[in-house]
Amino acid sequence: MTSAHRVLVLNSGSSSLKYQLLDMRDGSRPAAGLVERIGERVSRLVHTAPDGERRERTAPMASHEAALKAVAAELAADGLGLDSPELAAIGHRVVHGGLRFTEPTVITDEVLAEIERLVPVAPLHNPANITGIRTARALRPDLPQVAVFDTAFHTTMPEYAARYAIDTETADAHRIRRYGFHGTSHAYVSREAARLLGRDPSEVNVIVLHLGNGASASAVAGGACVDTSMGLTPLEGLVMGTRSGDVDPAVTFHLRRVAGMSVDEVDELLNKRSGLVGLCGDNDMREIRRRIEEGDERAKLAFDIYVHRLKKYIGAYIAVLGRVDAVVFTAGVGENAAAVREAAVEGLEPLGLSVDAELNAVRSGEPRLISPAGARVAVAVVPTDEELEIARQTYSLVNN
Ligand SMILES: Nc1ncnc2c1ncn2[C@@H]1O[C@H](COP(=O)(O)OP(=O)(O)O)[C@@H](O)[C@H]1O
Ligand SMILES: CC(=O)OP(=O)(O)O
Ligand SMILES: [Mg+2]
Repeated sequence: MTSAHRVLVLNSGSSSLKYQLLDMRDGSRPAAGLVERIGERVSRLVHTAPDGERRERTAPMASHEAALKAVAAELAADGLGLDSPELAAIGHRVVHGGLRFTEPTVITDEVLAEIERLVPVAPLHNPANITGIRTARALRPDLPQVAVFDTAFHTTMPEYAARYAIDTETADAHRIRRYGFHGTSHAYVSREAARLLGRDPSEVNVIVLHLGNGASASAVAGGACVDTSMGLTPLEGLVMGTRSGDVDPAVTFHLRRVAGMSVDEVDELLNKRSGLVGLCGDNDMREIRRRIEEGDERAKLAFDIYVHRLKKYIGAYIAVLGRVDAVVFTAGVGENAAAVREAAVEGLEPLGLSVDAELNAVRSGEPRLISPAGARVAVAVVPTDEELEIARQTYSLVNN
């Protein structure tokens, strides 16, 4: 048995870097943290040390490279630096793996080049992932680095769910199809939901609603994804914090022809200035709920649009799955916003869906049922843990 038993998990977002150090022997997490506002005038690093102490630093960090170097310094200050012999591997969340990466993959120059080729279909995410990988490899060239892809879990989608109804030659020439994202979360949460029901994942059909800043729904039948709401890029589907989700594609032609916007401006509008923030100026569900309590109509309309879209996807995936055993809420909004959960299933009693107000109001970090006893379809909250899932997959790959 090797003494290397820790995995560092890196999740590089467009302007953030989240990290966790996991001990695969005892399941503990000796250190974790987050760098926010990378590339802005002042970035902020919040680090939680092994003794639970929280250290906060603000400094300009122009890139994910600077952010990761600052994180490495924090870890080193706790005796957990990247040079530690106890570190077995680094696991990277990579958002777009295209069709090629269906499994966690040890990163080589060639793998990195392929991830780079996918930048046009994940412009917000893959560049940050690549910088994280490059910097980590430079800091520890001898250490195995593993990419765990958001798209991997969705590669089981049947062709009729994955293909857009556009000219086949054009679509194939440009690899245009629905890939789906947040797969690590959908995989983990659907499995944990089966466990909560006391059943084997192969026996249950679940709808997973991953509602974070980015948001997506998936239909999972017997452990395999059969449909998901995100598509070629993480823009399709649900209303998100800053992304529009589904719109008529002609909106983009209209913005170009009539509003005179460039492609980049339309891209920026739909990805960064739409969704909840575009509708009401706030993308944080806590703030939106607070404004609604104060009678703010714009916040209320934004909330209603968000929930309406969610409800449409729940209905669609009930139809796709035929039999549904559970509808499961996860990620920042799904785990914390009881009002969203309540509103999303309101009126769906004829489909067997409802929540118990008391159970729904419980605040807890544990997986839990929120539907009334004896309900035909279970409604549940299952906290996601992408870091644990990435660490497990990384560790198992480097130990084989
Ligand atoms: N207590 C809460 N009540 C309602 N919404 C919350 C709460 N805590 C977090 N959120 C929502 O969760 C979002 C972040 O979700 P998270 O899954 O952490 O996002 P990401 O991983 O995409 O950055 C916030 O923007 C906010 O809308
Ligand atoms: C793919 C995606 O939308 O990721 P995130 O929610 O981290 O932005
Ligand atoms: Mg997330």
